[in-house]
Amino acid sequence: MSHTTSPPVAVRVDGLTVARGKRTVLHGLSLEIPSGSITGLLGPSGCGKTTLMRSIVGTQIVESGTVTVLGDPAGSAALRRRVGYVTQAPSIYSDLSVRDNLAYYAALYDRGRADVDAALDAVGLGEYAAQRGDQLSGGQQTRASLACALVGKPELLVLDEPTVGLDPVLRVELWKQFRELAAAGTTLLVSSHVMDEADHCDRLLLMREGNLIAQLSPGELRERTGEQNLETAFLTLITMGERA
Ligand SMILES: Nc1ncnc2c1ncn2[C@@H]1O[C@H](COP(=O)(O)OP(=O)(O)OP(=O)(O)O)[C@@H](O)[C@H]1O
Repeated sequence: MSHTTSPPVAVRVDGLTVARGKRTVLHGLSLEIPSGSITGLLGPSGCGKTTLMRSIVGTQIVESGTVTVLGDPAGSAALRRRVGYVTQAPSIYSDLSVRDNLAYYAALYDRGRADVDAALDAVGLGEYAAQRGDQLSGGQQTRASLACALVGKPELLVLDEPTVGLDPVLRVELWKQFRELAAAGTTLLVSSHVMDEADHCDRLLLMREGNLIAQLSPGELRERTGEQNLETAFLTLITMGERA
């Protein structure tokens, strides 16, 4: 009998190559995202983070390779209710109140009022529930957009730079929220181009120029590079790769 301690895999990507316009922007990526954990997708602007996320949620045409999400091919109809995706640009209805935005998504996902209230609370927008989308600040719109994804209680939550433009207090609260979701079994894939967010993650996918340069935990990144600061460690890893 075999004994395995590895957690189950929520997302498996194998040999993924994607072209956008005339350029190949992902070069044969292979990776795994464990279930019930927070995976950080990190790398400089333009390295392909959004393209990888789009491939996972099934909105990206791929050249070759396979992407399997919760056991089904990415983009399958069966995954629609099981996967939540929050894009970088907030996407809420500007002429609806925050509560009505959430109620709309709750109806789509067969969720109730309690789920709407929980999602409002989670993003700290309770007192803005009656405010229209176009009367929110940029950061509040970002949070409302996130709440729309939370209300469906997806098993996999893909978040493209969810903390950009948020103040430090709110960032900390959101990461706490992500941690609670993961503890309850949700798988989170969160992109960022700031390495100081990496410490909130269980595992890191480090990208550069359309390639995956490492998949490891923050502790392993420190160990491998001998650097405590994760930003420096990432840069050291790149230099080590170039020398190898
Ligand atoms: N619609 C498009 N047509 C052609 N090329 C595109 C398109 N969208 C993105 N690209 C290119 O694909 C590459 C990867 O872009 P992507 O948006 O995935 O990067 P990213 O890592 O998410 O960047 P950022 O952190 O700035 O959001 C970039 O070089 C970009 O110029």
